[in-house]
This record gives sequence, C-alpha cells and structure tokens, in this order.
Amino acid sequence: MVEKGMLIVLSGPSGVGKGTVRKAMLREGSLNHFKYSVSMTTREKRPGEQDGVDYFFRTRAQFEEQIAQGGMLEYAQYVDNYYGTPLKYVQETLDSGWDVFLEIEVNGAMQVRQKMPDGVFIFLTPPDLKSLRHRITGRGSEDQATIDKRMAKAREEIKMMSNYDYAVVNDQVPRAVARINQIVQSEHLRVPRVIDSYRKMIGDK
Ligand SMILES: Nc1ncnc2c1ncn2[C@@H]1O[C@H](COP(=O)(O)OP(=O)(O)OP(=O)(O)O)[C@@H](O)[C@H]1O
Ligand SMILES: Nc1nc2c(ncn2[C@@H]2O[C@H](COP(=O)(O)O)[C@@H](O)[C@H]2O)c(=O)[nH]1
Repeated sequence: MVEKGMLIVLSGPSGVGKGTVRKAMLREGSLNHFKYSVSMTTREKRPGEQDGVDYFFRTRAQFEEQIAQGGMLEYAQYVDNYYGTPLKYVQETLDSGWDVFLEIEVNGAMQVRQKMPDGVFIFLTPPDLKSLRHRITGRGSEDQATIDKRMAKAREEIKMMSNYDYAVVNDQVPRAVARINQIVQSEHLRVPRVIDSYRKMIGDK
C-alpha cells in the first residue's frame, strides 16, 4: 500500500510573499516532492496569469456550482471574490503518495484543519505592517481601495496566527525558504508519519 502524502498549508496576509516564497522553493528544488494545488477563484486575471497555472478562473455561477456539488475541500470569500481548493486533486494526489502544498487564506485553512488535522499549518508573517503595505503596493496589481481592504483583512488574519502550528517571518525570501524547509524536514520525521514502516520491519502488522 502506498503511504499517504503530507499536506502543507501556507497562509498569511495578502502581499506577505507566499507566492514568492513558494516559487523560490520550487526553483531550488525543495518542493520536488510536493504537488501544488491550483486554487479556483472568481477574481479577474492579473496580467501574465494563466488559467490552470495560477488559478482556475471561473464565474461566480461556476464557482457556486462546484460548491453545490461538494467539489471544494474549502472555500472562502476574500474581499470581493470567492477562492477555494478543488477537493478531487488534493485527495487523489495525497492518496498516490505525493505531498500537497496549499497556499490559502485563513478561513479556508481552518476548514482544512477540521477536515485534515494531520496537515501542517504554517503562517507566513511580514516583519511589520509597513513592509506589508509596501509589498502590496509595490506589486502594482491592486488599486488603492483594494489595497486598503487587504490591509484591513491582514490585521484580522494575523490575529488568527495562534491557530497555526508554525509562524515563519518573511523578512528575506531565502531565510523564509530555509525556515519552511526545516519545518518540512522535521515533519517528515514525526513518529506518526514513519511508524508504519518500522512496524513492517519488525513484523508488527
Ligand atoms: N521578503 C521579501 N522582501 C521584500 N519583498 C518581498 C519579500 N517577499 C515578497 N516580496 C514582494 O512582495 C510582493 C508580494 O508578494 P507575493 O505576490 O508573493 O505575495 P502573496 O502573499 O503571494 O500575495 P497574495 O496572497 O495576494 O497572492 C511581491 O512584489 C514580492 O516581490
Ligand atoms: N481560502 C482560500 N484562499 C485562497 C485560495 N487561493 C488563494 N487564496 C488566498 O486569497 C487571497 C487573495 O489572493 P490573490 O491571488 O487575489 O492575491 C490570498 O490570501 C491567497 O492566499 C484558496 O484556494 N482558498
């Protein structure tokens, strides 16, 4: 029987650098044993984003249809749009032994925690709110009103950090990457994850 993969959930306020850190991990090869779960959203595509790569871009009606069919592992309304994780991909990928990486906001992460308590929940934090605003503004992808809404959300999200297993500060991308790598390596060694292979070794199963 194939051993089930590990689920890593990375959350943190918009603009903290979740995507940047994930892409840096991909480049250096530390996500080679992970599959990234592409989320579904109703928000508009940003320049350069591709359907099926950055998100599955869908209408509200299509998204609500997925919810009604039980097709979402989790979903949330964030600012003015729906965001969610398609269930089938996560389930099938974990069942085939691959680790899965989700990059989602806090309300969705808490739904996943209820359904998959074995997951590893990491909260990426900014060094301070000034840097966070600077990063969102510098990305140039949102207008001022949206940036203000996202900053207000950020305060609420940071309050939810106590529901996570780990807090990682993204002061510098390589440091944040190293911290997450450390967490993943340790989590892979946790006794509940490895005990079955030892039971097999001593014929205890
Ligand atoms: N450690 C860092 N120091 C300075 N700038 C950073 C750092 N990490 C990321 N950034 C910059 O911050 C901006 C936002 O990063 P990114 O888009 O990865 O955030 P995010 O958390 O994925 O946002 P969202 O949740 O809205 O998708 C980008 O312009 C990125 O280059
Ligand atoms: N609950 C979920 N949140 C998600 C998912 N995919 C992305 N997100 C989060 O939404 C905000 C805004 O993202 P943006 O791309 O518009 O900047 C951010 O915090 C994302 O992490 C998801 O599947 N479920």
